[in-house]
Order: sequence, then structure tokens, then C-alpha cells
Amino acid sequence: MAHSADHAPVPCRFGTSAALTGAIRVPGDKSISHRALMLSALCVGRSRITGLLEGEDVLATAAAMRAMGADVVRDDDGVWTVHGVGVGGLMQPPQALEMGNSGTSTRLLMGLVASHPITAMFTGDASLSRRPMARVTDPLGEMGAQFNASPGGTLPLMVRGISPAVPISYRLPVASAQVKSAILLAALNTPGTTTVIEPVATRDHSEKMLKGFGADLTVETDADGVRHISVTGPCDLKPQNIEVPGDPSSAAFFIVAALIVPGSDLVIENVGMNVTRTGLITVLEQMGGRIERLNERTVGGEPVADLRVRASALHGITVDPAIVPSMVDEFPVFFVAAACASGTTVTSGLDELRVKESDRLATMARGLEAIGVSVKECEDGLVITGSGGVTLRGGGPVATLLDHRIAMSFAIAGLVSQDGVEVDDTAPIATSFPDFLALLESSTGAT
Ligand SMILES: O=C(O)C1=C[C@@H](OP(=O)(O)O)[C@@H](O)[C@H](O)C1
Ligand SMILES: C=C(OP(=O)(O)O)C(=O)O
Repeated sequence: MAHSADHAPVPCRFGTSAALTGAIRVPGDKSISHRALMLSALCVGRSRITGLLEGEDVLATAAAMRAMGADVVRDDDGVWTVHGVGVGGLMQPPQALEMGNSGTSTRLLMGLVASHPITAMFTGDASLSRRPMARVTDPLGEMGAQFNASPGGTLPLMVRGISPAVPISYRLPVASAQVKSAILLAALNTPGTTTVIEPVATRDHSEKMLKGFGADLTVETDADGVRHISVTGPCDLKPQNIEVPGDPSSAAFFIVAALIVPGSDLVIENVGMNVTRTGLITVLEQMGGRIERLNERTVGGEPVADLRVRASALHGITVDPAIVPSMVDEFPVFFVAAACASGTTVTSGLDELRVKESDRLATMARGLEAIGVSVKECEDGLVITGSGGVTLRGGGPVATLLDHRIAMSFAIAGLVSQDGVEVDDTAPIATSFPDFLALLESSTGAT
């Protein structure tokens, strides 16, 4: 499969835009799309998925599920049909599982392989091959799986699964939905009760979807507010029809664009509003952002709304680190909003940003400097002094380091820049938001 990493860099210059108006839709939620394919592949029978994100990351998951025996097909109307193999039925993939740029595919699939009697080699692009995997191989190793990783515990990495695996009780040392989900997925084919103890709540799509597919899953919150999530296996999953809501992490780029481009009044339809994902909206509202939730409803078991976003005079704040897990992927574009606000914005508790597709604290700090923004990089956050609504200087080129969210964030910065913003490579945007540039052009007349 071709990945953006195989392509020559695609530089692009983003210039000032007209106000963002009208109504747009962003593609399906990436987290839910990965899980929809994986869980459908673990059912005996046919599941249907509509609204699936067709970005490279999710397509890597689809290819992996096919390689392990599931029948995964897209029809001409964009509806995906999966005939699964059943829990316990995953087959030995004939070749390495090529994960491209996708941390979610890699870590969740390692969980699935861990409790099946199969061996799989995981490979990825240069960005993914630098990311830490011990956070999943440690607990999955306690369950009995064996690993042969590259130096530093990274990809390429061989997983030798085991059946029956051993149930564990595991307290997450890092706030990570990927680690939580890897263990819960391994638990599906593990006899007995596996418990994940989650001191800091992270996105809960796995829990919601596992219940929806009929897994024996319970969630208890103890007196200290700590969540104990238990799965008793082996589970029998029932095929489902799944409608994937729009991705709030993709909507984030257009929310910030509409707030900072003067005169904007934009509706973004069908955006997932799960509270474990809406931290960005809360923080932007604290800064004076005008974001209205219209037509609130439920889609595919998740809360959804249409968002009306109007250009707003933002002011800097100190962001409460407790909100970080609910906006972990939104910080790159949030920093662009901070760069346009009046006064100073202070962030902390962002150590996890250093181990994403790039070191997002360093990459954003260097990029913001390159376009004339005053920024200080601290160990676990950035301190940004905003322009107070005056256009940014612009310039570049900004180095995106195979990180889709960096590329999209600086595209948004370009919309309010004097000289435009030069982004060195827009190809990685295809990992999570293939239509981003077309949507930006249609809603702004930019690029
Ligand atoms: O579980 C998921 O779908 C995700 C969890 C988060 O990663 P971590 O678990 O590493 O925080 C997030 O950054 C990623 O984009 C998607
Ligand atoms: C961190 C991200 O994804 P992943 O971990 O799946 O590569 C992201 O999309 O911002």
C-alpha cells in the first residue's frame, strides 16, 4: 500500500483568506473508524460501517484485518462491509503488517495479536519507527505474549501471541487510550477477567464500542475517581451496523480557522461531542471563542452536534493540565489560536506531545518562531505571546517532520499571515484528513 511517507515532499504556501462561511462536514472519527474495523473483524457475520474515515491510517488497519483473515470491502457508495473471523479466529498474516504513520493501528493491533496463537511483524514509516512501544509490550508481555523489538523498544517489532493468554490487572502508568485499548482488546480472547485501572480518564470509544458489540465489559469508578475497566473473556462479539460521526480532531482546524479569520461564521456539521474529546472547545470558549452547539443528537452511540463558530477576539489563558487528555491531538492547532490571541497563553502537562508523530512541542515551537510568533518552549508545554488579532508575520518554510497535524496547523496559521506560510510537506495530511486542502479551499478560497 502506498503511504504519504513513500512520496516526495509536497510543499505548499498558504496565504490570507476571506472569511469562512457556509456549512461543511469533516470526515469520520479516526479513533472510532479503527475500532469499528477491528471489532467487526472479530465478529462472526456481517457488519456494515458508514462514514468510515478513509485516511491512510485507517486503511492500514483495514489492510491488517484483511491480512489476518477478515473480509473487508468498500462499495461504490462508501459503505464498508466486514465479514469477521470471530474472537480467537485471527489468522497468521502472510507478510509484515505495514502500519505506515499510525500509532493507533500499531498499538491496538498488537493487543489483538497478543492473545491469538499467531506471530506478526509490525513495520512503519520513519516517524512511527521512533515512537515508544514498551508502553504496550510491557502489559501484553505480562499476559504472556513475546516481543522482539528494535533497539529502544521500537518498530520493526515482532509479536508472538499466545492462547490462552493470562488475565492481568494493570494500572496505566501513562494517560493513554491506546495502551488501555490494547489491553482490553487482548482481554477479549483471554479466559478470565482482565482489568485496566485508569487514574486519568482518556477517550472511552473502546469501552463504548466493546459494550455495543456485546463484550462482557464493566466500568467502575472508585472513591478516588479512578476508573476500573474489566473485560471477562473469551467474549463473543455480535456484528453491528456502525455510523461513524465526524472527527472533532479534524473539526479543530476549521474551528480555529473560523475563530481567527475576521468576519467568519461557519457551521461544521455532525461533529462528535464525546466529553473525552471536547477539551479544545472548552478552552477556546474560556478564551472568548464563540462556539455554539446546534442540533445536539446521538449518532452511532456517540453524542454529536453541529457547531456554529464565529470570528472572536481571543484572549490568552493558563490551560488547566487536567483537561489535556480530552484535547491531546488538538494542541498543535490550539497553539495557532494562542498565537492570534491577546496576551499570554501558558500550557503544561504536555509531555505526551513529545512522543506523537513528531515531538509536537519542539516542532510547533520551531515552526511558530519561523513565522514570527513569540514562543518559549518549556519541558512540558509552550508559553505563547499572541498577536492580539493582528496578522502574523508568516514566512517559513515550516518543517512538518511527517506530522499531519503540524502541516494542517500551519496551513491555518497561513490564513492570517502577512507574507503567507510555507509548509515543507503537506503529503502527511492524507493520513487523517485526505480532503483537508479541498475543504479549506472551498470554505475560504485559500491556497
Ligand atoms: O486511542 C486512540 O484512538 C488515540 C489515542 C491517543 O493516543 P495516546 O493513547 O497515545 O494518547 C491519540 O493521540 C491518538 O490520535 C488516537
Ligand atoms: C497521535 C495521533 O495518531 P496516532 O497515535 O494514531 O499516530 C494523531 O492523530 O494525532
